[in-house]
Amino acid sequence: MNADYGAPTELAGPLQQRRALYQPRLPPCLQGATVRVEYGDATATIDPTGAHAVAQAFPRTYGQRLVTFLTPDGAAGAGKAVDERPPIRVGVVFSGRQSPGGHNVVWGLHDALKAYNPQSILYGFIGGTEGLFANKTLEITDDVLASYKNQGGFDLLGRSIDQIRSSKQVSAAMTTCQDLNLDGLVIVGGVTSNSDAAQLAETLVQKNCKTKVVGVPVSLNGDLKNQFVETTVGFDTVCKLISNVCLDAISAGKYYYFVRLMGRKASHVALECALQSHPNMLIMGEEVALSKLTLMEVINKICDGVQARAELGKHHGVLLIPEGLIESIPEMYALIQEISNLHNNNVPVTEIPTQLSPWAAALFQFLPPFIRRELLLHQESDNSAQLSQIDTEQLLAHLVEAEMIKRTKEGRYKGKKFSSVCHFFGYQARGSLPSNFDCDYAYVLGHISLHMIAAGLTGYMATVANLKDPVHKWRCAAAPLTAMMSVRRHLRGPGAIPIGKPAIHPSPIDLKGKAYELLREKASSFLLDDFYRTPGGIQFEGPGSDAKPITLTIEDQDYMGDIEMLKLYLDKVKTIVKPGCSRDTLKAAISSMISVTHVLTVMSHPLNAELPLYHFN
Ligand SMILES: O=P(O)(O)OC[C@H]1O[C@](O)(CO)[C@@H](O)[C@@H]1O
Repeated sequence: MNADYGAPTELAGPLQQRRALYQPRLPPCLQGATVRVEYGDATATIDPTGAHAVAQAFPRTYGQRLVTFLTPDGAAGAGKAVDERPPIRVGVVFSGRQSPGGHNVVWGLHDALKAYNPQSILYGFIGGTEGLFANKTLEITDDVLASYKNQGGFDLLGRSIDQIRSSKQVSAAMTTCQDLNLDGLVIVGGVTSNSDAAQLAETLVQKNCKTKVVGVPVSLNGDLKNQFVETTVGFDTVCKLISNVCLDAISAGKYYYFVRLMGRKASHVALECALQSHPNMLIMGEEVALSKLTLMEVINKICDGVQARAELGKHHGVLLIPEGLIESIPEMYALIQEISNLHNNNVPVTEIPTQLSPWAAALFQFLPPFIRRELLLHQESDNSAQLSQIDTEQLLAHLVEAEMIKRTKEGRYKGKKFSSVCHFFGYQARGSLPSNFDCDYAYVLGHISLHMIAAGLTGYMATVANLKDPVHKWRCAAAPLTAMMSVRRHLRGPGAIPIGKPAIHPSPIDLKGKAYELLREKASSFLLDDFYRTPGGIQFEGPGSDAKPITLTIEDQDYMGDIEMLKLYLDKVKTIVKPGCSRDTLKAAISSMISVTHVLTVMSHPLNAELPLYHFN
């Protein structure tokens, strides 16, 4: 056992110490020691054409019913007496990548477990899945938890490879569950970890192992999203960390900041950051893939933006990209696939460039040496490229600069020399202290996990609905992991044929969804007007402390960014229109300043009550 795990962080700074005192909120149904378990409809899968394949792969855990947790019946709402509740033995493992809030899952699980029966035991697996395979545990107690409450990182237990997949791994996990006589195993992670959790649950049922397997959606990427899961723990936190560069850019007016954000298969982090901070450009992987934009088309798009801004005398800007962008560009994807196949065939790294097809070799040679080196790195556990290690923002900045020089020489660009600074806001965001929202959400999910195990559920994920509402309105539930699965398809041939193993796949940005629609509406204003918005870093107290991801709240609520803009521009509104002016006049005045098409939403917002003189007629 590594002596450092679970050791008190004596050097904690004042903010860390204060955060450790924050008590996460619980919805009413979780405030007692027990819950009422209500069973709903049997489930199929979110992918109807893949249902048969999922049912075949998961014969014992497919089709289970949805479950909701409610306040127990009875006057006191107390549920079963403590002597009717046998102690429960649970293990918890950090399987996925670290994400702000993960520690609170353990804390919530521990508190619920001890409230259920103080004799219950919680083991944390040290070093993630490898600790699970090797049965390396740390008993989680109040003392152990003390300095990890509401703290970032996964350092309470650490993590290793996010994989419980090979038969050797599955059998090692089962042996540990049996040796520790576990009633439940809680697996904390994103799409990959929860797919593995489903497989482990199925295997344990088939082998008559009593341990129930429960998944908890923790991933900063925000791509574990479906009709049961509204968002993942950590996403809110990481999206609050980029806005300062916008103000820096506009202050000196000389740099373009190229910012790469986490998000391998989907651009949720980049989209949320854009809606939070209003950078000038956002290039999303989903858009590029849909339009099949080539690398040079992406570069030209950025250069056109730079040029349009230069015509307004602006030589600064902020551009956001997700780390997965590079894989969304068709020719880059094909190149990465070729490299991946060569890796899978154990071709030595030094020989890969010589074994590429002629067109791939040509593209590879065209790329700057640092990108070539990064593309050749060994793959992730899911066989994808190590996107966090590929400096796509530097590749874009490099090619944009070359194109701007070319345009200057050809007389097509007359602005100042293009100058860029690149950032990857990945790991630093990932290690942040979690926001209040992530602290609460994770703590609640930890509680739900215990009640799932107590109810004997296996192959389920802990879920919370109504997250956009205050905590007392959150609805606690559990959904079968198989219900979230789909099967990858061949796009060739007559009709799509399901292939491959069913899994929970990352959900891309919905290009027909409200969040994306909002971004499209604002794109030209963002590009040219520099309406940078500063949500600030994470705030634990005061006005920003309960702010939630815009992409989470947008489905049913007004877009607060516009309200804030309207507030900012109120003085200007007063110079343009007179009190009591008509609705159309006010609308035109606001439109002229904030260039939004959904001004009516702004005007019908309760903020109008704060502007009595400007109520429209
Ligand atoms: O810590 P590692 O192994 O570099 O992992 C990086 C990856 O993990 C994530 O942060 C979370 O899945 C990805 O966005 C990123 O590509």
